[in-house]
Amino acid sequence: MSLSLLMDSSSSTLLLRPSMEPRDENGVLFDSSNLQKQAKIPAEFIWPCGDLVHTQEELNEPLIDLEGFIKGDEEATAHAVELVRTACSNHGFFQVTNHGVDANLIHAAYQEIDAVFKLPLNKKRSFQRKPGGFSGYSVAHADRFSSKLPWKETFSFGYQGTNSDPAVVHYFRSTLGEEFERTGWVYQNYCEKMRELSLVIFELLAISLGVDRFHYGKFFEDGNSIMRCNYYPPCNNSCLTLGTGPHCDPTSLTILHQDQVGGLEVFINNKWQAVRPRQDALVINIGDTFMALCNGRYKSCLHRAVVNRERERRSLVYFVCPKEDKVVRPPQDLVCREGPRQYPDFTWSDLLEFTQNHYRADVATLQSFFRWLNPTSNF
Ligand SMILES: C=C1C[C@]23C[C@H]1CC[C@H]2[C@]1(C)CCC[C@@](C)(C(=O)O)[C@H]1[C@@H]3C(=O)O
Ligand SMILES: O=C(O)CCC(=O)C(=O)O
Ligand SMILES: [Fe+2]
Repeated sequence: MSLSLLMDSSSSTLLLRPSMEPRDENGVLFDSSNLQKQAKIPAEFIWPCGDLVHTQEELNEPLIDLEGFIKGDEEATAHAVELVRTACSNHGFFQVTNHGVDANLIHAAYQEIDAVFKLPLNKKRSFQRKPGGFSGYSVAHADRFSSKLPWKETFSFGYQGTNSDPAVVHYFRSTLGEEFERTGWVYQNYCEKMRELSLVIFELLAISLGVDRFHYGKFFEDGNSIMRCNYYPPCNNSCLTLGTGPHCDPTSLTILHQDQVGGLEVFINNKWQAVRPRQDALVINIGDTFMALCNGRYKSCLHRAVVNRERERRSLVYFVCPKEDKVVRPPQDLVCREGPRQYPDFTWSDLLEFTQNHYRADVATLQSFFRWLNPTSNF
């Protein structure tokens, strides 16, 4: 196997060799449609046994109806706040319904991105992720890692929030071609809805933490978030590989929609538990950066995505991130009440740089990041 890649499997250190490209044993660039046809998957996709433990259990995360809170109903707000507080103190995962994102928009987002993943490999390679960047197409992250490759294709791009300039539309037009203008508009609208929803969730989080209800909304208002579309092909050896390996999101807040196939699992109480797919719900989880912003009160929890033999799976993931150079630190009143500080100050730009160039996000991203940032500090 002459995969020309890139990750030292003994540690999580990336060995980036940007000029090299992912190839199979015939020297052909990785093409997931070919991989699907093979009886045996290449060794680079095989994960250690410990990561492959199968589960039948379902997570009993709360399903929070946002309608009453959005309308300003006091009783509904108190109920939603309580559910958020309990879920986030324990594991950081919950689902929301009546979230204000139109089901037709979610449907359109899947349809439009299917067309992107179905493009010929050569075309997809023309908008492949550039070394060190996060936007663009990636197949198995094979340009970044040499082992434990994820069984997925991804397409990611940034979203900077409300300005009159539809930057997502420009991104699609300029990277994929004019014929993808409509796809660009669907994702422009999708991201705008995600941004609006993130403000609702930040308000709930703030109330539940007893800080000014607009504190986090203000912190993230000029943020640069990341939209990622995941396509997980069926896999003949699905019990040997993973679609997305075990990790905590290094980002702040994740808003995820998974299709009806299912595959998202969370590690809670020492076991993997499946998050049941619900067409009408969005999965919300706390990321490492928000955990730092609330001084560790709320948890960023280990999760993964499994694949299966029969069915392709898709998920749409919106990662809320602050503006790059903003200092990530918890509000003073929270620290005064519940101190001491659990984490040092940092910027999202440093953590993003760490995860894109030096470290493959996993369960220990934050601790490893602090050591990298300041080797002498004992945080
Ligand atoms: C900042 C990010 C890095 C990853 C994309 C976003 C948020 C989640 C991270 C990721 C999904 C965690 C698992 C490993 C990873 C490499 C992946 O499988 O995609 C991570 C993303 C990445 O570095 O591209
Ligand atoms: O596809 C999924 O369900 C999970 C993906 C995920 O955890 C991620 O992209 O960070
Ligand atoms: Fe994740």
